[in-house]
Amino acid sequence: MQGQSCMLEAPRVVTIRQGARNINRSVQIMNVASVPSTESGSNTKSYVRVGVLGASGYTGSEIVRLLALHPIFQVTLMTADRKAGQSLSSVFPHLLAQELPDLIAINDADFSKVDGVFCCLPHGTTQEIIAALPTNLKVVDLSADFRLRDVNEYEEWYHGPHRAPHLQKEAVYGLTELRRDKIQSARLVANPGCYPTSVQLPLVPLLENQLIEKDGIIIDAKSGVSGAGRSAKEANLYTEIAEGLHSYGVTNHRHVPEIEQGLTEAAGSKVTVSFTPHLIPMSRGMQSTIYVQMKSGITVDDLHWHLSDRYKNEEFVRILPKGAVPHTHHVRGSNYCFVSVFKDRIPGRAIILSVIDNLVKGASGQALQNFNLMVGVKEDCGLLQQPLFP
Ligand SMILES: NC(=O)C1=CN([C@@H]2O[C@H](COP(=O)(O)OP(=O)(O)OC[C@H]3O[C@@H](n4cnc5c(N)ncnc54)[C@H](OP(=O)(O)O)[C@@H]3O)[C@@H](O)[C@H]2O)C=CC1
Ligand SMILES: CC(=O)N[C@@H](CCC(=O)OP(=O)(O)O)C(=O)O
Repeated sequence: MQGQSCMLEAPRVVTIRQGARNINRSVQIMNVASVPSTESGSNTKSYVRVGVLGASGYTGSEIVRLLALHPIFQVTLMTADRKAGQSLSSVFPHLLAQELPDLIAINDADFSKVDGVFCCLPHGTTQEIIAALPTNLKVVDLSADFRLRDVNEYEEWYHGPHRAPHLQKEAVYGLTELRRDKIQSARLVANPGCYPTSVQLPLVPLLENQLIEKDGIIIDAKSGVSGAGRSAKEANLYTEIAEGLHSYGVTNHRHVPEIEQGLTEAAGSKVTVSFTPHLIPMSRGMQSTIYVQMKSGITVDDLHWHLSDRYKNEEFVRILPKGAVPHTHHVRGSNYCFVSVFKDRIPGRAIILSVIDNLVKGASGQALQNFNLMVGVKEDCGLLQQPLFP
């Protein structure tokens, strides 16, 4: 996949309407025969109409930002709660350049006018909203509502009843590089959490290949504050965050069952992890520092070789050269995950560093990667922006 554009073989020219403008692009859409014509009698059609539920939040607006460069998807519906009735550019002036519909309340949305939705709503509120959507829509849900296969586990960790358990069975967990086949044919994708993305990308291949012990995995993770969303919270005030650092969710963060679910599947038997997240004074970015015990006879070079081999054809997961230290700035604003592996001073142990942008590979970028797959366009469409450094 590396270095390829959105264009597939045997392209055809379609005219894509973006706001008031028609733009000719050479594209091939493989899987969208059911997309209805939106301009009868004209020679223009063949874009996919997408809705963004929760566009006035951080992940919703990040999807709109990424879609500005997407050749096939056009935002035709955006919803908000408190901000309903406003234009998106009045909420987020950095998105002024795009021509977009106004934000409306979900209850006023006409879902016959979209082909798919990104659901960027708080977990807990999402289940009933997705359950009420027309079943022909493709849905990528960024909340945690459909990530855990066991409904009882969801109810335990999220402290409430699940209101759409039938959809829990249908939902495909959307860790793109590791579940591509299932995502391609899914109608509903549960986009992974940011911490679980940064942890599972390096650990799943190592557990699957029995290179590391499943016991004693320690994850020390740090996130920028945008991970907590845009709504005002006392704990996220500048005065609480700046010039300091603190852990939270010690021993009981709700990403524990999500991480353990993925690692258990990879290892073939129950994995229990130590996971401690921290909030650090930056807006976006995340690092997971992971301490693992290697299997007897396995070296750090083996881990490095296997990860490099597993991801050698992947655009967005990069295993760094030995000794290189990733920085959140290396992935800022991009869909990349940078991983490096070090030999620990304690014999037999290794240290794995994994960095992502929580809003892109940890949320909206991976959501777009999944939606591309579900619709049948090239997976990296709209996602090849290079990181913003520093
Ligand atoms: N931030 C991150 O890094 C990540 C977030 N996620 C998940 O993505 C989802 C969205 O997160 P994020 O964008 O950060 O959250 P924000 O708080 O920034 O945005 C939430 C959005 O949902 C809308 N909303 C809130 N309550 C309701 C409601 N009852 N009915 C309808 N709309 C509502 C808000 O509208 P308004 O502002 O108008 O009130 C806003 O548009 C969450 O489930 C989160 O867990 C996943 C991975 C990473
Ligand atoms: C800094 C911060 O508060 N981060 C969020 C995680 C955001 C995310 O990826 O996850 P969800 O989709 O599961 O909400 C938290 O710790 O709850």
